[in-house]
Amino acid sequence: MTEPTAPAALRATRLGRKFRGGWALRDCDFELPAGRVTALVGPNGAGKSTLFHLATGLLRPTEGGISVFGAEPGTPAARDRTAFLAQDKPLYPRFTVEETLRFGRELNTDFDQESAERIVRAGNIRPDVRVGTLSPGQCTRIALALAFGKRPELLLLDEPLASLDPLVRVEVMGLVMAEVADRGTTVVMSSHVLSELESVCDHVLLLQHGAVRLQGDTQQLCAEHVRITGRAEESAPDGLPAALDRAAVVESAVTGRQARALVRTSGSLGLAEDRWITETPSLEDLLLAYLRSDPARTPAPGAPEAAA
Ligand SMILES: Nc1ncnc2c1ncn2[C@@H]1O[C@H](COP(=O)(O)OP(=O)(O)OP(=O)(O)O)[C@@H](O)[C@H]1O
Repeated sequence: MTEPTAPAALRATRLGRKFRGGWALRDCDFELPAGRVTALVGPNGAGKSTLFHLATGLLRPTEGGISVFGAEPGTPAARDRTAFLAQDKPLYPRFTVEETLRFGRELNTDFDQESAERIVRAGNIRPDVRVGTLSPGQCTRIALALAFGKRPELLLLDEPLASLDPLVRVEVMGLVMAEVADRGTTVVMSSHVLSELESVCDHVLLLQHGAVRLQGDTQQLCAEHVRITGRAEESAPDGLPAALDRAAVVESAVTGRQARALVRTSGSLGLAEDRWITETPSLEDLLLAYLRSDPARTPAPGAPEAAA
């Protein structure tokens, strides 16, 4: 029996945003499923923060559109269901921690004061200290407490792990997982720490140069790719076997006498098993391969596997 399709938490159609310097996002089509944890990844300047700002109504699209559970970002229908942890964590420095949480409660009728206080207490932050005296990591904790306290259906986290020490990063990931498990919250989280995303994210949206490079269920995407390693073919400039001539090679490299490649495939590549090792890539390996490769030379997922 096929499962009913969950409604999209975020849906973008031909989404574009232009600044004075040019397009930050252009022609973006994607659907982020509800109840899942999506990793939003891409190099610096790829358009991740711009996307968050469009999803929260802080920016308006120049072209196309984006919706939150079917509603226009920034409208009460979308705003009430969304919490956003921005990269620069805009908090009032003169407020104490206690006053900051009270402010959150006053702005949100269903504010979960207990959860917010628990997150603050776990960081050993005194309620009477001014926010302006806290470290960047401690400010992240306060901003997270406000975001979680809102009990949103959609939690947008722009680089929540930046500035956190390793133990707190693990704790934050645990908080996100608990929120998803307990309340079915949809989470979209951007991060450059690819190794830490694999255990929490089950969906991915990879942006590059303002365009969607890769999107989908993480397990499915990994299963649709193969990492091959073997002795480089001397007769081939790229070191790869002739069997891959018409395959969708995402990236390849020759180091000494060894050749490695990441290939998108839906079936067997027909490689000699005694010469080539084939493995399913990890999410980190997959994402790094796409980030390193040239989008213009890599077939888009969904395109025919081999050039005609
Ligand atoms: N307010 C703005 N005015 C002008 N240009 C902007 C503005 N905001 C973003 N940009 C440009 O849009 C592009 C995308 O920026 P954005 O901050 O969305 O990238 P990002 O993927 O979040 O990067 P990072 O990983 O460094 O945070 C960049 O070229 C940036 O300079």
